[in-house]
Amino acid sequence: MEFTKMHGLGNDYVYVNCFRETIDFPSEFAKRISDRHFGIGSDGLVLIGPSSAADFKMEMYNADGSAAKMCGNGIRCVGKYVYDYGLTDKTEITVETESGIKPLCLYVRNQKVEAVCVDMGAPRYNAHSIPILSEKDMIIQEPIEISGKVYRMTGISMGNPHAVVYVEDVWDYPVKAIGPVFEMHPRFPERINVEFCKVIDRSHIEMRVWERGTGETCACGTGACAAAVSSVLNDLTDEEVTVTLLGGELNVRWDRAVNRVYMTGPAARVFDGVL
Ligand SMILES: N[C@H](CCC[C@H](N)C(=O)O)C(=O)O
Repeated sequence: MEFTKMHGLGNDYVYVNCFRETIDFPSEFAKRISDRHFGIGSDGLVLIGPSSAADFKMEMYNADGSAAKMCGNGIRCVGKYVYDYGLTDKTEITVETESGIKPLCLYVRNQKVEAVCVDMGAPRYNAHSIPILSEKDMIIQEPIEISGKVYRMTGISMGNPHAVVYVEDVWDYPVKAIGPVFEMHPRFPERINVEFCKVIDRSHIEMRVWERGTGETCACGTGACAAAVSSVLNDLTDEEVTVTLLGGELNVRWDRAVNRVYMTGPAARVFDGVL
């Protein structure tokens, strides 16, 4: 079976062209190939296949085999794959996902896609995160008790669930200790992706992420979008921000006039392989 290893800012997945391959048990397969010692090594698995409603279809599975409804870094790499490997010559395509059809704009240089802008659609936020204005020196957010300490979070869905938490120092934060407790908290029956963010100014956020089903990753596209939407809702940033993650930078713009979030960033191919 042929596969391609790709990443978006270090958020790496194994990509399989399901126009040519068949994966009978994708959840088990995702767990096996994601193992960084006994498998290929990745944050999960992305299947690219035909769609009756869009140009292509994307399915995504976390490293623990759980299915995710959307993957921002992954869908940019899908755009790169289908163009670079000749499945399309269009630079405006649509990709069907479990959280709806996403339009992509492919930025090409020397016949290869270097970056992609994804229309991620409308953000959704739970009742606890009704749009609220920050009061002076105070952000009103939903309290949640984690390991005996009360945190405040803003819950945002980008087709997959995210909890956005603001911290003093992102790079020094105990993400691997706090992340899994958030992920498994009874408040989140489907588990949660959690972003630990620091707002630098009204157009710049720093962020690390603990991903549901995978753990800390170098980047999370849907997480960056959730952090941007949360920061606008909490009146901490303007509608367009640069999000700095471990693996690099994404541009996120929430166009509230049309209520759509646009994410732009790179997509990279590492190697082709055969299992
Ligand atoms: N890394 C992905 C998100 C995966 C989300 C997955 N962990 C889940 O929702 O279960 C991204 O770039 O958006």
